[in-house]
Amino acid sequence: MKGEPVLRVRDARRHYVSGDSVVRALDGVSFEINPGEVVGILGPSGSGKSTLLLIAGLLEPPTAGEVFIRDRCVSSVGADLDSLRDFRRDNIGFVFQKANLIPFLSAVENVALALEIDDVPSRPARAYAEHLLESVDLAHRIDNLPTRLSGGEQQRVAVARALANDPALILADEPTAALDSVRGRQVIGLFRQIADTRQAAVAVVTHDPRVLDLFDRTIELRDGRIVAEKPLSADGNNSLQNATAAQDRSQ
Ligand SMILES: Nc1ncnc2c1ncn2[C@@H]1O[C@H](COP(=O)(O)OP(=O)(O)OP(=O)(O)O)[C@@H](O)[C@H]1O
Repeated sequence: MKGEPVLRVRDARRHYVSGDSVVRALDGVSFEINPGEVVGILGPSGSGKSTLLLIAGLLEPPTAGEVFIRDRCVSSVGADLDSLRDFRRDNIGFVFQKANLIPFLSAVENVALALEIDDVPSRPARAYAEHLLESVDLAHRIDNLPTRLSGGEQQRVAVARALANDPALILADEPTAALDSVRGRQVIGLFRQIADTRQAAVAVVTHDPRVLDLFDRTIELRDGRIVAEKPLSADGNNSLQNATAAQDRSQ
């Protein structure tokens, strides 16, 4: 089911001045993500993927262009992003390469904290945090400290934490980079499930060829521009997977 786009980025540019030169980290990028879609953002190192997530996540303003969330223009040149802190917390969930859990809090306390920061009283916060951890198959680990969880389990706690405020948009920067193939696919599978059940829009920056078949679409960046945008082909593959397979065969 498709509705209004959750995220719409229009002609976004982000230029950094460094001495006499200008780095065009993003150089005119436009795309949309619809409810229920999981989109992979690909591209070589330095192509602008993380910059795009920072701009879409309202953590940096663009040098030019606009970001719309559910048809509201929320960021453009010179936007006061500090004033969007509550909007960001209510609408966007972030997941990074490292889970960044608070080490002295248990899994359930880490997730509940995200709700308590939003003024949910501690008892219902804990109950909902338990529910979220159950939904990522961690019911048996809720009282464990992060050091007693595997890397994949920690990342699933981070996903549960990102879901705490029921965000319409989830942005993930290389969430599977530190995981083995099975756990990496589980994490993207979880995004897939969240997109299906909550109609969330999900963007995942990745270099990981093992998870590409789980995306509805991929956007490939190079030098700050979109150079390819692909739905998956009928055989479930896309060109990067094919290229990786060809490389594997030649070794
Ligand atoms: N704060 C900054 N100041 C100056 N240049 C920056 C800044 N942030 C990013 N850049 C430059 O912008 C370009 C895009 O960087 P970005 O981190 O978005 O790339 P990326 O595709 O995420 O790379 P990687 O895959 O290595 O993480 C790079 O040339 C980078 O050096």
